[in-house]
Amino acid sequence: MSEAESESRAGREEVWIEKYRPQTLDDVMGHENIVGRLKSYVSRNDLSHMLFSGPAGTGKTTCATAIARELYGDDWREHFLELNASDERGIDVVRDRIKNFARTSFGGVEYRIIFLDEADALTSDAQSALRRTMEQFSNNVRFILSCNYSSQIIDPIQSRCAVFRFSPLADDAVAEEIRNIAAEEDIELTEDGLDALVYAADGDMRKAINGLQAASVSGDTVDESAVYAITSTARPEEIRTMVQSALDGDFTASRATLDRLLTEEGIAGGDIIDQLHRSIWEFDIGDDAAVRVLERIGETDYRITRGANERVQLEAMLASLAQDE
Ligand SMILES: Nc1ncnc2c1ncn2[C@@H]1O[C@H](COP(=O)(O)OP(=O)(O)OP(=O)(O)O)[C@@H](O)[C@H]1O
Repeated sequence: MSEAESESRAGREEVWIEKYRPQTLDDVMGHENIVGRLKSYVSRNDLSHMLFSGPAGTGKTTCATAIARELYGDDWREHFLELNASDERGIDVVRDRIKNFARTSFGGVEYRIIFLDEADALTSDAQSALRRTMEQFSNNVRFILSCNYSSQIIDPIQSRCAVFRFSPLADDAVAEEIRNIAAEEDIELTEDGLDALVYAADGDMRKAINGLQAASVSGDTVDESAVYAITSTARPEEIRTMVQSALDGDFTASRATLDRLLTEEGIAGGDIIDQLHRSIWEFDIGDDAAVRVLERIGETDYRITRGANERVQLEAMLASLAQDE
């Protein structure tokens, strides 16, 4: 495909995560337990306030909109308000919008739904205010709060909500969805390309679908190389080589691999740590070495998230593994 063709193809296409967002609860992949519970709420038309917690791209927003579609049919948007709690305009704006939505008259439905994304971005004080707002309007509004970490949500809100814990999606659920989309879009997806997408996504369906769409822009065939380049993910074998060299006492070789990942492939230090952490038990290094590496990963991750220099921390980690040899 010529450059001009691929550009126009990219421009024409809608965003696949929206195009393929499941419309009904039955279309949601994985989460059988959660979907079963949600369907029984919908069939009784009896929603409680709900808290959806779990990692990004696993279907929290999707389940909330699917519930609204099933309850309200084509008019669902009139009865569903989506807000983001981390909106820079602050909790007051969020509260005003909630009040306006809850107060406006509406025909034919018993209650409307407010979906509040990133609820864990609210301070405890803001959550207390939100709790009062939830109580004030509980006659005609049901809240669905979404967050990554339920531990960041104050107890008085948690105890008023039915809590649903979304886990990272299983690899086979991600693979099935990606295969379906590739078939629908007439993309030739190689087996190693599919494996790479599933690996890079690590249970995040949004990441997998976005990766497929981005990789397909540069050609009709999506293979492993296209996926790793586009998703800024190191190949698992590169991570393995880097750690194995360090464990063998060859710091220079280990550092050279790290350098290639950071500089040539542009992978973020935090992502390298995440990949290392995920794959540690796949290395053939024995339990003792794995425990040592895990300890170092923990320290390095902590320092990087506290703002320390990624390269310095990663090199220090590899150096300490090489020294232990
Ligand atoms: N369980 C799933 N089944 C099918 N598709 C899914 C599923 N989860 C996510 N997706 C796809 O990924 C996209 C993003 O998912 P969604 O918006 O529901 O994520 P989320 O859990 O709300 O994430 P965040 O915490 O970042 O808001 C959806 O548009 C959909 O295409």
